[in-house]
Amino acid sequence: MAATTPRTLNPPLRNRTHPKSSPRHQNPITNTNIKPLSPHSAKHRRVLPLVASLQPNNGNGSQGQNQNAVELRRLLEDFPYESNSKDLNTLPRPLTSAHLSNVVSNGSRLRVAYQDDFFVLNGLDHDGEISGKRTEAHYALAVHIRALWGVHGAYSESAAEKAYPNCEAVPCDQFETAFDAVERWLVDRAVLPIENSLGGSIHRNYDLLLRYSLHIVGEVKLPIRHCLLANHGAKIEDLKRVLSHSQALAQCENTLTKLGMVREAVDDTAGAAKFVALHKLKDAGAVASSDAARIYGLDILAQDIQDDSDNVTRFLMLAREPIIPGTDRPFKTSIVFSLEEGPGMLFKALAVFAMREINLTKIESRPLQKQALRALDESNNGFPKYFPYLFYVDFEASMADQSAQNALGHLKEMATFLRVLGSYPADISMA
Ligand SMILES: O=C(O)C(=O)C[C@]1(C(=O)O)C=C[C@@H](O)C=C1
Repeated sequence: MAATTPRTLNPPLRNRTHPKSSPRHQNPITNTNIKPLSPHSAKHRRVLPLVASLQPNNGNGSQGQNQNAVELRRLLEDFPYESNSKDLNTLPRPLTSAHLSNVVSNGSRLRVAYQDDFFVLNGLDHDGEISGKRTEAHYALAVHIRALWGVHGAYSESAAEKAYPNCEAVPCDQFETAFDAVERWLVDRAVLPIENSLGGSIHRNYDLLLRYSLHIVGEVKLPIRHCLLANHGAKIEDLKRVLSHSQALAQCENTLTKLGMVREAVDDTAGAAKFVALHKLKDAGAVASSDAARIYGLDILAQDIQDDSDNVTRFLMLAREPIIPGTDRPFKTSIVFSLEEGPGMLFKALAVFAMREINLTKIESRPLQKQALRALDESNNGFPKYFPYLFYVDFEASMADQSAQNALGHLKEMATFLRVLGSYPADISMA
């Protein structure tokens, strides 16, 4: 069986170091720092509504708002994530934690973050081949490649656009960056994968749901149809290895095993396609979408290579504020709780739903992370300091339903910790 080479999703160069500063503590930035945007650039088109609202004389008159506006304008100069320009000063790159200063998004289009990591490679030699051990220099090179080309065409981007048509989709280098971006008002929403019908749960996002105080305001299900991509002229038999997101590789396990290809896990499918194209690799392919093939000029050698044709990823829509739960359409509610140790505790906890005929659609147990524990301690909410497992449950009811409220009231009597992550309209498009 071909081997999978796991790679880290967390490059050490991008540690989360952003103190919670307020705009008034930031050095003022003058208008002379602001370079005009070319009216023809893609960036200009994408950010026009935002920039228009940032003009110093737009009538709002408030110094604080102007300062925020200038700060946001500076950010856009530093952070041309939507540019298609080849100009080195306006190269597209994803949002990283370093961009997350405390600025307010006051653009008219909804800004939606999704994870679209620059790929972290084990190593790059001078020909751009992946090899050897990862070093700081390799990271720097990977960052540079990312900065040069930017990455679009990830499934998460399609999900963000499905969830919020006409939104301004903002790529973020890690899941956590997307959570941070919403929390710090840099974007309005995040759309992140939570589970896949073949690969199972995206555990990292379960953990982040607890660590951050964002609310689930919706879900969107996206059919995932993987293709095997390669450069022009390369045939399937030429390919020795294949690059992709670990979830995507797992979803194509049978096909890739049959083909005997070595799997190389990178941080997103589109990044894999871009890497193969950029380095004109002849012996390596990428598992990615047909959109990625079009964007990066790769050939599609095989279509629908996932192990099951019904391959669906469920994404969560996250916001700073919860939505008001309704009863006018099918709603789902997501909760997380912990229990005392003891026989039958989980059985009793889940019985609160069964006895009210409330259907559970998902249950996930996660060992408690130290960071989550810290978050709970910081909020000083009196929850017990040690408990081994957290249970994440989705059920088919709205928090506006009396039965759901009764069930949660009942659960609270036996839970050592309980939080409602969100009550939101169910995506029944693929039911
Ligand atoms: O790499 C991408 O294109 C992603 O959007 C990530 C991701 C995931 O995290 O599961 C999203 C959907 C697919 O299941 C495969 C990969």
